[in-house]
Amino acid sequence: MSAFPEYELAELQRETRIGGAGTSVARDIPRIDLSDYANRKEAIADALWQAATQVGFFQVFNHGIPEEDIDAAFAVAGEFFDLPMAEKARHARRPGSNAGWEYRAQVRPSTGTPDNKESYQITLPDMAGLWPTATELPGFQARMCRFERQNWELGMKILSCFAIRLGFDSDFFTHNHDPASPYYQSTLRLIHYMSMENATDADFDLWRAGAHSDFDCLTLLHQRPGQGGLQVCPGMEADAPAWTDVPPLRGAVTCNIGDMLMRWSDDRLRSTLHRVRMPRRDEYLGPRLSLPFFCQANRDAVIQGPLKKYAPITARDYLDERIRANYTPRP
Ligand SMILES: O=C(O)CCC(=O)C(=O)O
Ligand SMILES: [Fe+2]
Repeated sequence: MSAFPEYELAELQRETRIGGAGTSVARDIPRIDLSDYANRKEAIADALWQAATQVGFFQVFNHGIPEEDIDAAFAVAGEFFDLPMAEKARHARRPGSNAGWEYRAQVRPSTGTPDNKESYQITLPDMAGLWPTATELPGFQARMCRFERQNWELGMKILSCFAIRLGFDSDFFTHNHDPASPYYQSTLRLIHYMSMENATDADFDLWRAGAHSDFDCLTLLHQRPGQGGLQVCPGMEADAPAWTDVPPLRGAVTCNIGDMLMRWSDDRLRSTLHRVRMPRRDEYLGPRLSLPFFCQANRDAVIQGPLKKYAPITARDYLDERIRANYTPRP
């Protein structure tokens, strides 16, 4: 029984039970080669299905996003976070939305404390007034729009493989994540975890990102080699979680299934708990940047699996509940 019965979604109930340190264990994170996608789609779909039904976490290689575009996106993200606080505050996240800048504002239901990070979220239809100007950050908007689209394309390739295996049309998820729709709500997030170089002992007791599963269908995460800390716990072993480090690898995009796709697949595809731990004192203590892209179905998409295990819910209602739970004090 959760200590926080006010959360209605089972996914949120679970998050309240998993905030402790837990134990660590080594596990293999599946690695999947996406090269020659058009010709190898069947084999790729098999590998993705196996990884997503068993572990829910995997890394893809030869994914089609050029490394120089990833490097450029990280460089521009770093420039954004280097802006003065007052300037970033001019692009602050509006309550209830998934767009704009926030500073230590996300409180995970698992921990009840703010993640030690700042982030800037790009949800394309909601960006009016939120882009840094060309004087503040020349080239920022163009670079991020390009990177957003590159991630969307990769996400749709992966989701198309799941669609086929679930018995939907191959472009089922592409239609449900249509970027031309005003209801588009997939989100590119830039995250800056603060340097721990001058941190106090008490700061080390917090989390860079508290344990959670993602709200979306599929997350594509870009990390920088040398800036580790991501840990996963497959299988939702929420009562005795054992965590596995996922070291950043050049050439890899780290992927995980989110709760929206778990519902949409009648629980066949597994969303996976993960978190970002603090570095230990003997590890790299500098800042950490990461760039996740969240494939979140358009607001008007109706989420219900082929087996109808769950009642239908719109993607808007589903996300609103999750956003509310992450930006308001724990009940
Ligand atoms: O920064 C990371 O490595 C993970 C971030 C994450 O899990 C999230 O934003 O949902
Ligand atoms: Fe996450």
